[in-house]
Amino acid sequence: MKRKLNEDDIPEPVAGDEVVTTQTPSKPSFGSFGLDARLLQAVTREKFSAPTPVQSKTIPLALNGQDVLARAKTGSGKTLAYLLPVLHSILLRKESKKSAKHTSALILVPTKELATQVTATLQAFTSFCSQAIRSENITRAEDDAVTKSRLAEVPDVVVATPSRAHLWVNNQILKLQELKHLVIDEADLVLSYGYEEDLQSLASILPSGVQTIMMSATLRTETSTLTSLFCKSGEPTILDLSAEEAAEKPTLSQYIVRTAEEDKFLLIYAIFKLQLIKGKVIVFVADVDRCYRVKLFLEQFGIRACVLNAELPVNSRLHTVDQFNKGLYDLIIAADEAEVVGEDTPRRKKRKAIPEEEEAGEDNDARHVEGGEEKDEDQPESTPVRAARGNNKEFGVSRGIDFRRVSCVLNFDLPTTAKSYTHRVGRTARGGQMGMALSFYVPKELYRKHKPTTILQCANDEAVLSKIKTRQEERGAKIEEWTFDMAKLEAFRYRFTDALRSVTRIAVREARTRELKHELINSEKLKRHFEENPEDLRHLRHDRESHAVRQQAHLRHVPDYLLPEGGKRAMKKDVGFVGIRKDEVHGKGKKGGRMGKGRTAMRKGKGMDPLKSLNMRGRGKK
Ligand SMILES: Nc1ncnc2c1ncn2[C@@H]1O[C@H](COP(=O)(O)OP(=O)(O)OP(=O)(O)O)[C@@H](O)[C@H]1O
Repeated sequence: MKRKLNEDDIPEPVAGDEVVTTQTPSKPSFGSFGLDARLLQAVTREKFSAPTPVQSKTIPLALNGQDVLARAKTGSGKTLAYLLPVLHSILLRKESKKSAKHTSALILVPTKELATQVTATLQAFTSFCSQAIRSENITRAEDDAVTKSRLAEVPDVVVATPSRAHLWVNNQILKLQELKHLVIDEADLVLSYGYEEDLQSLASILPSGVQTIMMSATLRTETSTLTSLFCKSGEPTILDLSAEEAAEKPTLSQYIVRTAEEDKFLLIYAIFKLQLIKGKVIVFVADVDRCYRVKLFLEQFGIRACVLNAELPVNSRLHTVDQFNKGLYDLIIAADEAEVVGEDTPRRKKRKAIPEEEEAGEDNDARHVEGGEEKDEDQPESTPVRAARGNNKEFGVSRGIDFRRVSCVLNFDLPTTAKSYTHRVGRTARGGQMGMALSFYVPKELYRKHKPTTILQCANDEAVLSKIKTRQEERGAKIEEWTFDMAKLEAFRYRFTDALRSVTRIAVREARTRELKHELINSEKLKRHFEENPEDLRHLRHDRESHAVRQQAHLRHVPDYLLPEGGKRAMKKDVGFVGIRKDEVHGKGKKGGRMGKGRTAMRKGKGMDPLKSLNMRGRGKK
């Protein structure tokens, strides 16, 4: 076995391991792997002309039966890197012997969203061999009797979270005696979600000789735990794609803005109302309340958004992501606190409050909360831990979800770890497309200066940011300051203050309750009705206005007298144009054509300038 270790945090090779060089002389093609023709047909239909680096490295090793542990950047095509060899091996076995039906591959993922996505990819790539390979997702929100009957059919591939897999193995409905492949996607998160007990139980019943493939963009110290649990036949081949990735032309531009707490709202208002960023945007916020605060604030300016958070029913969440990917919405406000907090697990309950210095910015799995459960009258209004409690632990939007053609990830609230940042910004610039990440951070001296908008999470923004910068530099990426002349926005301040004042705590609570109620009804409807009438799904929207605050018609309109001389055009130029230059990023220069053709360019899967392409459908038109 060969291996190359580039990063100091990956375990040292043990004697007997060979080293795989991750530098390839020539680029392989999908055809060169010797994959089953039916799989190649699906690859051709998807118009994937060449394998990505992680696919080029993983597929041959996995076809060779080796255990593989791969770390490659977000959006680099890891799903296919493990699916294609696993599917090929199943097809090969089926051809050679007509044995009894059995489940031969188990794919473990941390969230229901990811399970749905992986299953969809599986189905797309087995569409030319659907008679030969059956797959089932057992994380669906359905009656146990339905899952049981689906498992009774003995699918070849089962997609599950560890807890669901464990449950059905325990019930002796899911039988893994003949398992040949185990895949753990987002492997580090699967561990940090507190699934260890499930994983240990699963590991103990796996037959010998199971091939294990583990993937993540941020595998670090978890590798040894996972390896000792699942790679019983010896050390896996560890693939680290960092060298190739650093040498690639960057597709993600990263910017930060230093801002006061309340000015985040002024900035986001300007960004959307003046269309400083165009295209589809995901705004990440600290917690569920914050989702509704930002939504209600933007709504007053006629800017509509969907929300995604752990308390919404899974059917609605999946539907929102699906519609967003189909281009029905341009703006999602997401809270991904479950990514790092999740439910209280036994392991977490044992955790003590962590000293600030120790926790800030580290890739720990618990979110920093000043003083833990401290109760203080002057306390900022919500803490992520409280907000997440009782939420669905199998939720996550920043991990693995293939949001399509996202122009920009806007970290309205900076995440609390460098790892979380990596995954959040990884929702853009996927599959070779261009993207931008813009992050607001609150410096110490501006923290807790505006009570209505303050949140605990920002206490350590600077420390976290410094960690984020280090991690990004390690990957050869750079984060630049976004030079934004706040003075130019002063004319807007009174309107934004007015709007912000209307978003009271009661309004937020009301909007949250109302949305939850609405989405629960939606979810039930979705479950019962839409299975039979899939067409009707198109009419169900998730970006309704919540009407939890008094609507002020005048706020929706930006009068010209508020704009600097030259109107919006000047605003974009003078105030805060994010400098993604076509010639640099797209390598096209003027010959590349007008970016106004963004939709077409994107449909063709080409790079795009988030600031210049796409119209602002559904977003704050005057
Ligand atoms: N060879 C390829 N050529 C072009 N596009 C590809 C190729 N392989 C995968 N893709 C596309 O790239 C996108 C990202 O793929 P995928 O979701 O597998 O990434 P990932 O590495 O698992 O990301 P994450 O770390 O965020 O989970 C998908 O839309 C997928 O269809």
